[in-house]
Order: sequence, then structure tokens, then C-alpha cells
Amino acid sequence: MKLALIAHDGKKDAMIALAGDYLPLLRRCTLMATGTTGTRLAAAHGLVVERMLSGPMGGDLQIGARLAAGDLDGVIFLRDPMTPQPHEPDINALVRACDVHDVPCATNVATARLLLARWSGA
Ligand SMILES: O=C(CO)COP(=O)(O)O
Repeated sequence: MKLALIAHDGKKDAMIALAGDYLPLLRRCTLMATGTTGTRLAAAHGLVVERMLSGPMGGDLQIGARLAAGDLDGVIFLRDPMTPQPHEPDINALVRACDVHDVPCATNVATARLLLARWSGA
């Protein structure tokens, strides 16, 4: 299974905690992430992550392109709804690509837990 993990700054600690709860699954997956999220996941959990550019530099678009090419089975994208982002169009493009291609996309922790539990076989 190929997953993308992305978190805005206000949600990065939540992403690290979430990943920590699903390490057996995540270690079996092929992972990609935006730059800083990927660095944090590798440092915190030793996960092997293909790191794209940071979100504001185009990382969401890189992941969207991979998704559109059929290279992703799911996206965990912990957006920060309380903080305006300079690359809002890129964020919307990635979420739209998930809808266009019918790829599961969790944008909050509660939904992410449902998907990760399902993919873990629970
Ligand atoms: O901005 C992001 C997603 O839109 C995340 O980028 P980073 O993981 O580089 O912080």
C-alpha cells in the first residue's frame, strides 16, 4: 500500500502521535510526505519516507501529480483549519485530485484513525 502523509505545522505533533499508533502498518507501506512532515516522521519513528518539497514550495502538487498517475492508495492530510496557508490553491488541488481519482483522503485525525484501522486489518 502506498500512502502520503502530510501535516500543516499546527498539526505536525498530531501526525507524529497518529503515526506512532499505527507503526506496524506504516512500516509495511511505501510512504511519501511533504518535506518537513517527512523529516519529522523519519526522526520520530525511523520511518522510510520519500520526501517531496515542503508544502509551500510545491510538495502538495508533487504528491497530487503522483496520485493522478495512480501511484497512491490513500492520503492522510492533517490540514490546519485555523491558520491561513500561502499555498491554499495547492492544498485544494491535492484534495480535489483525491476526489477526481476516488482515492481515500483523511483531513482530520478522527477520519485518519478510521482509515488506518481499516488498512491495519482491524
Ligand atoms: O504545507 C504543507 C501541506 O500543505 C506541509 O508541508 P511540510 O510538511 O513541508 O511542512
